[in-house]
Amino acid sequence: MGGSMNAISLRNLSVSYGDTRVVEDLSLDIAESECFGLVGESGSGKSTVLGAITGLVADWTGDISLFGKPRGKAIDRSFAALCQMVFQDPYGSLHPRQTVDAVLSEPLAIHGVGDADERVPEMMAACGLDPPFRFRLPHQLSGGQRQRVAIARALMLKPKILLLDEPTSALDVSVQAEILNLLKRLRREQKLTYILVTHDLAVVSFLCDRLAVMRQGRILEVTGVEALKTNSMTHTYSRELIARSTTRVTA
Ligand SMILES: Nc1ncnc2c1ncn2[C@@H]1O[C@H](COP(=O)(O)OP(=O)(O)OP(=O)(O)O)[C@@H](O)[C@H]1O
Repeated sequence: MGGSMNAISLRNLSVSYGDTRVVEDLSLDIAESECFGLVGESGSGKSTVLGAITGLVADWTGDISLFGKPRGKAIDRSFAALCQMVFQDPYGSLHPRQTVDAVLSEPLAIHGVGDADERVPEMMAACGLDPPFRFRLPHQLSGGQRQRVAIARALMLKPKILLLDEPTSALDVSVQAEILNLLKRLRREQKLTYILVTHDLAVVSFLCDRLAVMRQGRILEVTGVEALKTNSMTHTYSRELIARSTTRVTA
């Protein structure tokens, strides 16, 4: 790998809420253009890792570097332009009185990027939203369309990294596949690096190159996605996690 730069590098990351440490001495390198899955049972600290990277969770120690640049405690604008997050519930993350146009224009206005008239339709098209949706409100959209809007919003500043926290878990099964295909295509077209947090191992199998199994705030093992597909992970705990997964992992 000599010379190639990691998109995301975490070194000895520990994160606490008050007196409770929930992520413990975690180190991880994620290559540019890689899709990396974080799996583990509820409460193992997956979302907290994403929160520390994006600055939603403030109390962390260690080192968080993006493309070789260590991030300070405060999130600055250049960081926001580089790394964005997509959440599970697009309804909760969209303002009920903001049209799609307003939602997508906002990041441009905040960052002083002036070409909204061009960029909004362009990103809507890239995310599979037809032009008439531009002036609709969130409640006038389906769940899948809302998640497309949330993904388009995250991409407005042309970030290089997308952190995806259960991006399809709130959606109907029939819509999940559409959004997964969209994420796969966008990753290729926009050369994005993903960290994907999910309970759904079939999603990891579909999208990810590698994954880490987390347990009680630590990484138990990191493997290629083949080990997930062939159920040949090293630790018994990981194999049991796969066995308990409600959805079937298909190759
Ligand atoms: N804002 C918070 N304040 C206090 N404790 C929190 C907060 N958010 C999460 N925790 C605790 O931190 C631990 C890790 O939570 P986290 O959400 O990161 O786990 P997770 O693996 O993402 O779980 P899930 O799959 O259920 O989302 C849990 O014990 C949780 O209760």
